[in-house]
Amino acid sequence: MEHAQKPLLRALSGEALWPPPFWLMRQAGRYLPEYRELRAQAGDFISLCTTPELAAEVTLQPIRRYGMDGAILFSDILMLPWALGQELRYAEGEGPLLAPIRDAAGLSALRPDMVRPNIAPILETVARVRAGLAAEAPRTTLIGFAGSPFTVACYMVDGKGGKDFAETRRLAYVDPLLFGKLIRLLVDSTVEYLLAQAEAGAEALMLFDSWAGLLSPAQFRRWSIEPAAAIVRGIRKARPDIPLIGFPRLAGPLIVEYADRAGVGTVAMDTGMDPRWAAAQVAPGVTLQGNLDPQAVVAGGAAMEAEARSILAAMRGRPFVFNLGHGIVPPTPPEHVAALARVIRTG
Ligand SMILES: Cc1c2[nH]c(c1CCC(=O)O)Cc1[nH]c(c(CCC(=O)O)c1C)Cc1[nH]c(c(CCC(=O)O)c1C)Cc1[nH]c(c(C)c1CCC(=O)O)C2
Repeated sequence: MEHAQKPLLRALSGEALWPPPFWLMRQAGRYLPEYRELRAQAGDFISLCTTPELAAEVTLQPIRRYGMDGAILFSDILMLPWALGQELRYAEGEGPLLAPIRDAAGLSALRPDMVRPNIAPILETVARVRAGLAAEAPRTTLIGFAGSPFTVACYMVDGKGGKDFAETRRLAYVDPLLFGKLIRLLVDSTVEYLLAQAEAGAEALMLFDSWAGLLSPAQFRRWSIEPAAAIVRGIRKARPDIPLIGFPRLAGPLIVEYADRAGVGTVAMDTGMDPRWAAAQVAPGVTLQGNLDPQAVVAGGAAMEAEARSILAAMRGRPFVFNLGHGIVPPTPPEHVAALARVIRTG
């Protein structure tokens, strides 16, 4: 199939398609028995992300089951700090643990020069997935991704997962010079990382700013919108046309400013965003993506269907990509995802 004919690429480029194309955040993962099997085979999560045969296979698993319009590279936003040399492990049941960076010495230990060699296996995964899609699912678009600088910094500074990232937000106020240096380093490394994914075969790129909504409005402009805009400029210099998706999670009404200023063509809505409000407030040329509650997919049945249909109704007539408002969760029954795909495909 001709590259420009892929439905997801068309929607990301501003076309209103009906039924809309769809994919689901975290569509490869623990709710799928075939994922759990390969995960066990790989041992730990980082090995899975850095073993191209396995990571490519995991990326393709949900496409084989459900035929999504987008395949998102199987990796993690924390593979960039890992590639920069920060100590990282994923503890069973605890989530990610990193050696926290809180001072100039910690910052200067990072190795931007090592990103390129360290990401080699991830780029090989991208190339394998692209070839796999060409053979098995020629209408499906390959999405590369990175975390946004602020969200990645949350883990680098706090050193673990959490819900409020107090250390990171405090550091941004107490030592904005140091924090700004970390953010700039992440901007540059992220541009390099995303361009390398595009070169290896990613056809669209997404920036996950999962914790943007923790910031005050002024801090949101400084640490979410500005770095995203700098990344977009860096990518556009080399790849003026590649579709870019931004996800400023929990931004609330600031999603409008993000859509105006970050420079991405598509903005992803989180679960709490009213799609009718977003449709009215976000510039009509911007594609919207989202935003079914992941818990509605756990529930399934009539409740899931009603929620999905109300999102579809709100988005009718505008460039739109159906997705969840956050990642699919492990207790999701796989048959509910199949039922959701049927609802979306009937428009
Ligand atoms: C904040 C964030 C992370 N990772 C990611 C984000 C941004 C999106 C969001 O807000 O969810 C993004 C991510 N993580 C993963 C992907 C792969 C592609 C896909 O969406 O299917 C993507 C795009 C795989 C993963 N990343 C992780 C897993 C689980 C690892 C396992 O199998 O044990 C997967 C499949 C681990 C991870 N990775 C992260 C945490 C906090 C955790 C532990 C909690 C958890 O397990 O969900 C950081």
